[in-house]
Amino acid sequence: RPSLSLPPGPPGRLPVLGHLLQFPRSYEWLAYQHWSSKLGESQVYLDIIVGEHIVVLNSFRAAKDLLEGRSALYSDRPKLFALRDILGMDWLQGLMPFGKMFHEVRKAANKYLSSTSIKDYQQLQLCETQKCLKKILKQPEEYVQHFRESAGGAILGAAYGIQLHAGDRYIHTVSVANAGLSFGLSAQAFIYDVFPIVKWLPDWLPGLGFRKEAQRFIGAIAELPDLPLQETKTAMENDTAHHSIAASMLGNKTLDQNVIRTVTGTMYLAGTETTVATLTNFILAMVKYPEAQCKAQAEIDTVIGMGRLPDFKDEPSLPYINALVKEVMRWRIVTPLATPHCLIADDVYNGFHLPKDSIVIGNTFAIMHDELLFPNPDLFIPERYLDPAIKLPDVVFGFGSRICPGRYFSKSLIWITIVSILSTFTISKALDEEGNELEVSDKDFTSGVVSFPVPFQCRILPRSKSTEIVLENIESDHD
Ligand code: HEM
Repeated sequence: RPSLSLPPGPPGRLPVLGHLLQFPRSYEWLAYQHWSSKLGESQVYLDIIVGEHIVVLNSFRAAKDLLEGRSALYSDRPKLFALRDILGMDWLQGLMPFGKMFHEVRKAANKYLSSTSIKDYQQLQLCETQKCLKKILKQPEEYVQHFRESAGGAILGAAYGIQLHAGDRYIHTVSVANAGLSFGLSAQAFIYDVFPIVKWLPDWLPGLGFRKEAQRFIGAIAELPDLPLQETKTAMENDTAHHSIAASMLGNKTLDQNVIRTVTGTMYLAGTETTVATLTNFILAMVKYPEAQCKAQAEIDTVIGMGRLPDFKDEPSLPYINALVKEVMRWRIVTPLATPHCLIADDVYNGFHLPKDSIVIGNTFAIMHDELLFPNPDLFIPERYLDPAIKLPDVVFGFGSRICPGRYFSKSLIWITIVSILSTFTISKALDEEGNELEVSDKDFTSGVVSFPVPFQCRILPRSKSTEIVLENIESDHD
């Protein structure tokens, strides 16, 4: 095996520093995609200082063969000292090493978030969505905040049976903790894994301000898995608890408390911002592609009509909407690098040696923007999902044993939000003071674990007087 070469990497590797100077500080997925096409190889290899190996898989074939086909070898997570030990995120399921505790957690998450179990929470998703419609009617320019409250409400409701109210501390906590997650995965944090000696050096040394800056996030990260869980426990003691995943798990005496804390806390952290970013991308797509919006609304008008709001039972009759939702998730994938995996033992693939302990990244952006699979990948074309005979790859939710266990919950929430908005509102470009349409860019995105479009303006107006009446009528139901 040592005689086999490593996969190719970008030029300019230095003897001791390796590819440290080439290591992208932001928008890594674009750099990896670029190198892969330049090198003519789907796997790109980087080594950063001796001993830190990174292998990026940029094609569906390689990701499927390794992260799924050899899942038992490729499902560990990297050390990520800064995140686990400094920021205190060791309780997060997504960071857990591939061991006994992980298997217990994963089994429980798969059970309580299965396609069947999540049906218990679809009524809650519907209520949160309809509350969101009402808020959009009143304050359309605040749509991102409304999405944050409805996604947070649906997730906190399902995870803990907690009813979220506007301005609640929980919404702030999850935003700060998510910012902490991105900070803990930044190049500044990576230094602790690359140079373990840094752990023992004083913080005042230049470039070592990480611990100090981390203080901003530590409180939110610490309270996130415990505060809402305690609220459920208290409600159970007082006999006032609603049906929820936490309540069901607490009722199962065979489950370890740490498993319950991890499953529910991770749902809350992993589910909120990803959902908000996806729904924001949907609004952007509708501003940029009015013809897709017209087709979707024509389908809703034929199948559902204007007299009522959509429901989950409409899903099988709405093929264009279903294709549009898939295209929203592909077009501007919100987790462009999924979450890094880690290789448990030396391996060989396509004639290359892949070293043990390599960080293995599935470049979900590059895969879902592969021109051969998705022609004109930067364009929003729901029709590519309309032919049931063509099975397109789907890696939006990651890979193998670490695939997102929240995908059924998430798809259901995103679907009902998108179809409900399309049935009641028309989304278009904002106007300036003279009434001219303001152009919006669909090329500007934030970097980080979850990628958002940069804030943009738009107009969201009720489709007709009769839809306004439908919205007014639902007003009292969900307050
Ligand atoms: C648009 C919404 C979402 C997207 C795009 C998304 C995407 C992902 C991705 C790419 C991963 C990493 C997979 C890998 O390592 O290969 C992941 C992990 C995870 N997600 Fe999601 N997710 C979303 C929503 C949710 C929701 C709503 C929940 C919970 C209800 C959730 C719970 C989790 C958990 C627990 C993990 C860690 C899995 C593990 O390491 O075993 N996610 N998600």
